[in-house]
Amino acid sequence: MKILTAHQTHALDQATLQAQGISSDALMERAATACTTWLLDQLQPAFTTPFHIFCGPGNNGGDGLAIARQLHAAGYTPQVWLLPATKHSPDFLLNRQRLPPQISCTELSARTMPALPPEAVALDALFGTGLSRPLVGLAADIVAHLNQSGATLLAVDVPSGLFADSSQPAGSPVVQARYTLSFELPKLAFLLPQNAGFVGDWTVLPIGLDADFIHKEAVDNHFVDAGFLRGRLPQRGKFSHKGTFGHALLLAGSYGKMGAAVLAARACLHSGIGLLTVRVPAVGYDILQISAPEAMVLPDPAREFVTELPELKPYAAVGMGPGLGQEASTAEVLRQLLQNASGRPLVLDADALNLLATHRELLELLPPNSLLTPHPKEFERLTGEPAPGDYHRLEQLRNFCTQYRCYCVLKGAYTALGTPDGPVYFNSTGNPGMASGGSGDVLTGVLLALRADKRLSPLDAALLGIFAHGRAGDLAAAETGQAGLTASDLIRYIGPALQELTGG
Ligand SMILES: NC(=O)C1=CN([C@@H]2O[C@H](COP(=O)(O)OP(=O)(O)OC[C@H]3O[C@@H](n4cnc5c(N)ncnc54)[C@H](OP(=O)(O)O)[C@@H]3O)[C@@H](O)[C@H]2O)[C@H](O)CC1
Ligand SMILES: [K+]
Repeated sequence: MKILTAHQTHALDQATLQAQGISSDALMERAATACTTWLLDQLQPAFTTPFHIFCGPGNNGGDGLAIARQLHAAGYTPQVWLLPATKHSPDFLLNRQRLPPQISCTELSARTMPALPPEAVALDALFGTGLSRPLVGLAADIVAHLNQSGATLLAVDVPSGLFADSSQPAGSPVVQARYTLSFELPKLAFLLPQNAGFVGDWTVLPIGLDADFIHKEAVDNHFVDAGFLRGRLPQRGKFSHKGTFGHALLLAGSYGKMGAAVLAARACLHSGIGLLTVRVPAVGYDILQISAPEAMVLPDPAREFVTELPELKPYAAVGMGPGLGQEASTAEVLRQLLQNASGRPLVLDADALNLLATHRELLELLPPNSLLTPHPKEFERLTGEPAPGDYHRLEQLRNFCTQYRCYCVLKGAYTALGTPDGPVYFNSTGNPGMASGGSGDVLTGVLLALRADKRLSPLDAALLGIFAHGRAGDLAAAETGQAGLTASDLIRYIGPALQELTGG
């Protein structure tokens, strides 16, 4: 799915009206119907549920008025609260007129803040994508009142006060919604950790906006759901053999951190690799042979760290990083790898990234299309400067990837993949149970296998791997619970997760 800016969303609105020959109030009616249907289906409210609908002066408020009318028609008794304003949108005024007289409709003032019982459902239709500045005065007071009320808060389109696609001054008032019901496509703001407390559980409701416009519009950000990737992993041909899927080399592990090497190796083996050779320090030889018998092991001459790069000729792709440690001799191995990769796809993680950050001249040697998988702290070390906020970090990601012509997986709740040409892809799978040791090592193994598969483009390999890794976490958590989820559980579900994406 594409992620549009607020500006592009308004253009999409207009394109839809033109293409479908409908009036703007008809489109508003669709949006309201989608919200009302969701409310009744998902919350299954009793007829006695006190619905309080807070409406601003624009079309977001218009949506709220239409929802109030629809709830009334369905047998509920919503109460409407209007934010005083000097100008209103035409469709707000039309829906104000259409409001049945039986619905209580009160203009808010500092003296008429409604009492909201805890069982109340409050709809926030104050401001949506038309927000042009931070909220102050009465609007800010209402937001504070809603946030401390204890009522179930449901934001229409965007939690009021939140800018859909740009940062806002720290501490500016924003509704803290339990649910956000947005239209057609997600907003960028929903995907950034700093906004999690405002957006709550968000859902995108289709309202039939013009598909042609969406298809043609160029965007900076994408949201990757199952529909986006289904069928992109080609089936394995009947006559394919282990050579077809590539022979990967993994450099991983050090004394005390062999588990990382085992997890990455096993994940790689479960992700379709044809052959896998693992370079580990000598101390890891038995460990790897026993815990990953499908892999070949090339022990390093040194006992505790990887100090020598094997001959690269046999390998289709190389992964380096999990559990390696940061010895000077290991940094030298990284330098040789970068210099001798000769077009082989590289997947760099963990200590390989830390070594890049401490030996910054190595960054200049990164071969194009390398795939890096930092968590936010490792990414900060790579860029060499902290990010004051999520939007800033996103721009750093874009700049880093265009500068070094690389792919970079910034791991988090909505893992973001930066690409050499600039667009960023946000992943939709995964859960907080995966925020535990070894989860990143598993991702490295999965990505290594997919980068070794010559049938896949670098972009598809990265997107499929990230998505399948998260999906494996979701499948595993259904069995183990989030707290009980371990990296080893993830590995068991990588196969089924990849199978869901296989087709063609
Ligand atoms: N395609 C869709 O997704 C559809 C969306 N719909 C809904 O429409 C809104 C967007 O409506 P819009 O009228 O453009 O914008 P808002 O309702 O968010 O608000 C605009 C008015 O609010 C004023 N404003 C803006 N910021 C502030 C502020 N900080 N304090 C006070 N007033 C503010 C603004 O005034 P300006 O001075 O900035 O001009 C406007 O008066 C979208 O979110 C959906 O809910 C459609 O219903 C269907 C299709
Ligand atoms: K809103």
